[in-house]
Amino acid sequence: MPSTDAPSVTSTPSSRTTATSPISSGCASPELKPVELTSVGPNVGHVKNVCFVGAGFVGGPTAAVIAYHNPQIQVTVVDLNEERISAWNSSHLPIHEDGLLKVVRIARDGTLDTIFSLPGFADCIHLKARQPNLMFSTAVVEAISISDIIFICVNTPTKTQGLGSGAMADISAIEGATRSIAKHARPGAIIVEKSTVSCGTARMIQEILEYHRPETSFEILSNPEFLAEGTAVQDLMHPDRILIGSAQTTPGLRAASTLQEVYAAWVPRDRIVTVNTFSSELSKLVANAMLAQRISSINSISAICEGVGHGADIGDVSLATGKDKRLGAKFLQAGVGFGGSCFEKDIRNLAYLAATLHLDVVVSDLNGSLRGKKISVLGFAFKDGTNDTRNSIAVHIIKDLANEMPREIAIFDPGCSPTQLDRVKICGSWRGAAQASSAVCVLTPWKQFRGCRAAVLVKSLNKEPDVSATVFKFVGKDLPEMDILELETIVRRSASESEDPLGRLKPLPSHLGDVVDWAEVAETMQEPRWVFDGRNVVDISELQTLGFRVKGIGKGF
Ligand SMILES: NC(=O)C1=CN([C@@H]2O[C@H](COP(=O)(O)OP(=O)(O)OC[C@H]3O[C@@H](n4cnc5c(N)ncnc54)[C@H](O)[C@@H]3O)[C@@H](O)[C@H]2O)C=CC1
Ligand SMILES: O=C(O)[C@H]1O[C@H](OP(=O)(O)OP(=O)(O)OC[C@H]2O[C@@H](n3ccc(=O)[nH]c3=O)[C@H](O)[C@@H]2O)[C@H](O)[C@@H](O)[C@@H]1O
Repeated sequence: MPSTDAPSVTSTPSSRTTATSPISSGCASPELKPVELTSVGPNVGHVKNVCFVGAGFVGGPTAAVIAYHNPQIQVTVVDLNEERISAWNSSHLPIHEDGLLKVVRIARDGTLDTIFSLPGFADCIHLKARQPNLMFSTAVVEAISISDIIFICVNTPTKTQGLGSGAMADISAIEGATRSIAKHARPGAIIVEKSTVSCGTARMIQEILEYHRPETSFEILSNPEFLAEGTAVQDLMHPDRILIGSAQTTPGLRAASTLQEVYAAWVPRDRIVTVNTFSSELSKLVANAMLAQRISSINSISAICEGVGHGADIGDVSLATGKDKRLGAKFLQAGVGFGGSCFEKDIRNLAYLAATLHLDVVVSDLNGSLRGKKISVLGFAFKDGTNDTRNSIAVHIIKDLANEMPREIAIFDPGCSPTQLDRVKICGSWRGAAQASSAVCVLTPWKQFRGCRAAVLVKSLNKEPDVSATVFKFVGKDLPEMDILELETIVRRSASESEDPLGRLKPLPSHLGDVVDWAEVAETMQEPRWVFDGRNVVDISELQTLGFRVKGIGKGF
């Protein structure tokens, strides 16, 4: 079983204790790092009271770890369930997680002033006593009313009746908790949605708050939890990431900074990811869906192993597949299926969200018809750097576009040679493709499609690579290609992602090196000048400035 980082307080036979001494100011985490918060407001550093609504699998352990690492903050966990709360106040916690009791005991009960010596060391080590800073209670209203940050950690099971039954998350417990918060939270309190919810729930919380407290504005943050049961303390102590979603306004960013500071007591700064509220809510569902997808995939492979008879072993297949760093070894353990309280409900929730959004292809942006219009397609190969068009997604999309009977579809790909097809013209340059078209679809992520501004940036970086003393050893020698590769790697670190950081390559034939000049494209295109960027290649704001309407993939704004 994994161990935790909770420090030992009575570690040697020679230890002795006193029961006095003020609260210890330092925290014992080995990962404690100073964090420079790019603060956007004055709130940072003023968190005194925090409360967790919901003392379940998430609320209890998360509150305990936050309290453990932030001895200066009073953390109260409240629940309507008296039995659960009294268990949290006992030595038989309601949740069994490795290392949890120790963390709870340190934060809930405090520690003794301890002095001890280690064999071979002359000096004694003094661990100052810690005052309790973790409380479990049923006094929901009292805890809410004094808190600077309120975490909502209540249950969100799948609905079993009515609209969305069997798919949609039942957020009645969130609504109940929010109503209590709306009535009793102090002005300025930050509300944190930790429960797993569907996209837009933070907005609903906001609306409930506005209804009950129209005169007060509250910031709502999304801060989903990624711990797994069985390794909860380990996961909380060493999270892969802490995700904080906020409104992208000054008060929203300030609230995110405040919460960031709480986690920064033990989580390295580069693991705290801040995004907007919707992205955060959606990321949680997506993470669970992807993990479950891996298990489903490996489970179906295990059926193949059984089918092919002697010799194929799913354990070997998992091991060999997981060695690929792009895939990784985790969540490739085949079995009879996944269980637990989360995967199924969160996948259903995500599927429900997708179904209710009616995600259709966007011919609608050209008034629902392509008749009489010219459509440009930049990219035909299945990926950049190749002329391979086998099963290229562009082929399918162009077929769909052709069914809409446009006047012409003009395709340009720097890797493919020009040919003429029925109503589809393969052009030798981006200029010919874009001329007089109503919309440009970018379907292959060639660097040339990024536009001149990006190309200029790469070139200027190439001119001044930061080649310091490390390259001295290469000077004055006839270098073999392996050394040149090494040199390129060193230089590339300071020269962005250029394929030719040393500038060794002879220029490519002009059509391959020709970078799309979007300003020129804007002049030659027709209204409404749509750019559908299917590869997130272009600089959206640059193109918008040039008068294009731009849609990227997966950008909900
Ligand atoms: N269990 C897990 O491993 C993980 C769960 N999550 C998510 O976290 C959320 C909570 O999950 P669990 O902790 O497992 O649920 P849980 O059912 O163990 O705990 C929820 C607690 O909230 C309490 N509660 C409900 N309404 C309340 C109210 N108005 N005031 C005070 N207390 C109230 C309930 O009495 C219950 O004790 C869910 O959205 C879940 O999807 C996220 C990551 C991991
Ligand atoms: O949102 C949640 O509630 C949590 O859901 C899962 O955590 P959990 O369900 O507690 O436990 P897992 O370790 O993910 O196991 C879930 C199920 O998948 C199965 N599993 C897991 C891994 C694997 O390789 N194979 C496999 O069959 C397990 O046996 C179990 O039945 C996720 O792992 C957490 O990151 C997430 O926070």
